[in-house]
Amino acid sequence: MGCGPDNPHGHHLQVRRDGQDVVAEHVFDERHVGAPGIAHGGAVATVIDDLFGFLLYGMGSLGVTRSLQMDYRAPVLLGRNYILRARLVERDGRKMHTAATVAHETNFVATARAVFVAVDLGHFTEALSSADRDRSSR
Ligand SMILES: CCCCCCCC(=O)SCCNC(=O)CCNC(=O)[C@H](O)C(C)(C)COP(=O)(O)OP(=O)(O)OC[C@H]1O[C@@H](n2cnc3c(N)ncnc32)[C@H](O)[C@@H]1OP(=O)(O)O
Repeated sequence: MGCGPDNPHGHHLQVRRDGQDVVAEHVFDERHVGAPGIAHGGAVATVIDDLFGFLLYGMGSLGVTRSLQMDYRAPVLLGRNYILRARLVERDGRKMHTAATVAHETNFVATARAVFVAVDLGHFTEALSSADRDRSSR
């Protein structure tokens, strides 16, 4: 949904490192519409969540979102270029506290905070096995 190339409904986010931060440019389009002309808040949260995922890759950590708090300060408009930036605020054992901004020029239209929890590979392989079992029992 966030960055993979194969999902036609995905955001195809392309992320680069900038020092300790990760940064992406993004334009929301009609697939992400909420109110007319405005990106759906869930679509904005999706790209921020994914951006945090890239931050964790850069740290060499496997982690998942435990909590994501969005603050929508102004409408995020379709067709407009936004700069998304994320950083690690603090690591506290398994918990990684992260923060992000969505900006157009010098205006911050949204900010976010999240708590990611480090997991091992089993978190993903067990979920995949359960989903496979559910599919084959249908
Ligand atoms: C390929 C591209 C991928 C991009 C991915 C983008 C990110 C995603 O979408 S991830 C998918 C969405 N997230 C999930 O599916 C996660 C589902 N949740 C889980 O599996 C579990 O709750 C999991 C693994 C996060 C934590 O489970 P568990 O190990 O039992 O955690 P638990 O002990 O309750 O909490 C862990 C720590 O977080 C703390 N914590 C829990 N909730 C919060 C919170 N809201 N705020 C702050 N701290 C919190 C707990 O106090 C605990 O702290 P400590 O270790 O100091 O005691």
